[in-house]
Amino acid sequence: MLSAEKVSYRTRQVEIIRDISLTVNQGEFVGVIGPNGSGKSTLLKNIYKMLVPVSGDILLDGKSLLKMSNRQMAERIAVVSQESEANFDFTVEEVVQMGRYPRKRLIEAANDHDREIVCHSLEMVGMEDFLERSFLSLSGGEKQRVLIARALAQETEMIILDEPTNHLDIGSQIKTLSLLKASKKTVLTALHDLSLASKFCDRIYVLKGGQNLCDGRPDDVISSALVEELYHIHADVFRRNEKIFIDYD
Ligand SMILES: Nc1ncnc2c1ncn2[C@@H]1O[C@H](COP(=O)(O)OP(=O)(O)OP(=O)(O)O)[C@@H](O)[C@H]1O
Repeated sequence: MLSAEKVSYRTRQVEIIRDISLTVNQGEFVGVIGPNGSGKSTLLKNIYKMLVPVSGDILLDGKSLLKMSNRQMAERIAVVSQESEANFDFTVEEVVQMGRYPRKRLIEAANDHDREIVCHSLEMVGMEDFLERSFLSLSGGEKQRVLIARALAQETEMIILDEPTNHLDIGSQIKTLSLLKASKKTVLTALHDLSLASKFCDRIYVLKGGQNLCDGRPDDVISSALVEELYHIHADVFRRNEKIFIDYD
């Protein structure tokens, strides 16, 4: 189980998130939603150690993640961040192969097993025909799918994703979230789309102004009032057959 305990982060000038606590149980699919600038990426970066909280702690099975080495963390948690990756001209195969590094010794070459996993991961995101293409030549959505394949190739029990559906067309959004769900991995992901969040997440955390506004099952949390409070727009939220439908005015 992963938990963030009263995590705060600030720069010298400004407080960005304050006292956010969150838990992700094994096998759960947990979403973080909230308007632009509400602190979703900052929270995730504090969790996956790209930033160091000014107070609070991140625990993985009760042990502080902040005290683990990056390699130890990478054996347990794969990350798909929003930062644009690799400005060097790697092939798609090489980028996905990087997901295998935490499983290898220093300068140990990829073996047949690694190559099999790389190919299988690319198949899972429908990018198997791009193996030899230059990563930099891909479209935004293709790059995103390759980075998700790299996270899958890491064979971790948990994946943290920052807006994984960015750049993806609606078909790829559904396919990507479905494959993450079907993988039975523990997933923590920032999402913007409330319909997708309600369809895929077991629980969601709602951020506003760098604080946790509320959390719970999507069905209990997503409402017209919440949409109004977060985004200052009106929406009707319907529930039918345990599904949520959102009609924005
Ligand atoms: N290094 C920094 N210095 C100053 N402000 C920062 C810094 N990093 C982030 N911020 C600000 O903190 C706020 C939260 O940013 P963050 O990227 O976490 O939001 P977000 O919820 O992920 O937004 P989005 O939905 O637009 O991706 C924003 O207002 C951002 O401008």
